Amino acid sequence: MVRIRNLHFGYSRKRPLFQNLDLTLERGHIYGLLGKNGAGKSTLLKNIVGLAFPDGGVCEVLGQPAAKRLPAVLADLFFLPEEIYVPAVTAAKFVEQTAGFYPKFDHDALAHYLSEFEVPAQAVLTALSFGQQKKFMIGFALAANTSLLVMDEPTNGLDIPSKAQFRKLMATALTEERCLIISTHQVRDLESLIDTVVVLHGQRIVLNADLGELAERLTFATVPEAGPADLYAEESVRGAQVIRANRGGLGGRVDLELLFNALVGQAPALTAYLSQNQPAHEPVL
Ligand SMILES: Nc1ncnc2c1ncn2[C@@H]1O[C@H](COP(=O)(O)OP(=O)(O)OP(=O)(O)O)[C@@H](O)[C@H]1O
Repeated sequence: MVRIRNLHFGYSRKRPLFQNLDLTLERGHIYGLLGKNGAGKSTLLKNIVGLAFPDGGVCEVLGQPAAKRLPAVLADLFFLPEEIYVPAVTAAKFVEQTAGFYPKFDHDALAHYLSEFEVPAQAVLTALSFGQQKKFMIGFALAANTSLLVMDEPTNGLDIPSKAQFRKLMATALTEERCLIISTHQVRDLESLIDTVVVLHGQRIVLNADLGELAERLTFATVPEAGPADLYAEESVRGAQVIRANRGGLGGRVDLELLFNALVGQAPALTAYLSQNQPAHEPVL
């Protein structure tokens, strides 16, 4: 679905943002793209949807170079940017004017999403609150029913019930045919939503891993004191939060926040452990 090899990109030649970046995203998954502020998440998504152009390397979507912005590709991908601007028309008018760009648009699904999000369907979009506008656009994005759906910080501006609703709707929208990518710096928002975690740090992808596999390989615990065998440890008010190798126990919950902190901090033992037995391209650690 998305194939990136050796991507080089920078807004200026002097300060490259990505160097030798590799990433493969497949159908049938919900990916969470994590990175610190300024790591380049939005920029990577823009490269994927053809709104920013690589300085070098390959960035293909649906088998075509993203930068070509071929009509057939654009009809099968939807990008929801972080900042949204809605026109001063009713939701119905917006759908009438825009849905035609997406051949698989599902009007019944849109009605369902808007009702679940409690977005007033008859209102003029600019008269809605920012959160309501965002929920309208999320509903529209899901209903567009494209093979690739890319959402940049979709949970920004959503209240707590809406975040839960968002997770539920995303889960129901996933099919074997679709690939959903969500970027965020709010790691907790992705818990119990994504199946694969992608971490962008230091100009490249440092992790692209299935959460189920991570749960089989790692355990996350809070203990009175960290030990030498721990792969990563972080002090907290309740003791030490540690990541350990899972030596044959049942896979538990992956603490995404702790894992993220470890990967963007100093965790050479964890890095070395995770890079064992991995394919040549990814996960890259
Ligand atoms: N149009 C632009 N021109 C020049 N520099 C840019 C432009 N857009 C982004 N940048 C810079 O590129 C870097 C990455 O920005 P980007 O918005 O991709 O990061 P991000 O990971 O999405 O951050 P955040 O979590 O804060 O949204 C930042 O240093 C930013 O200042």
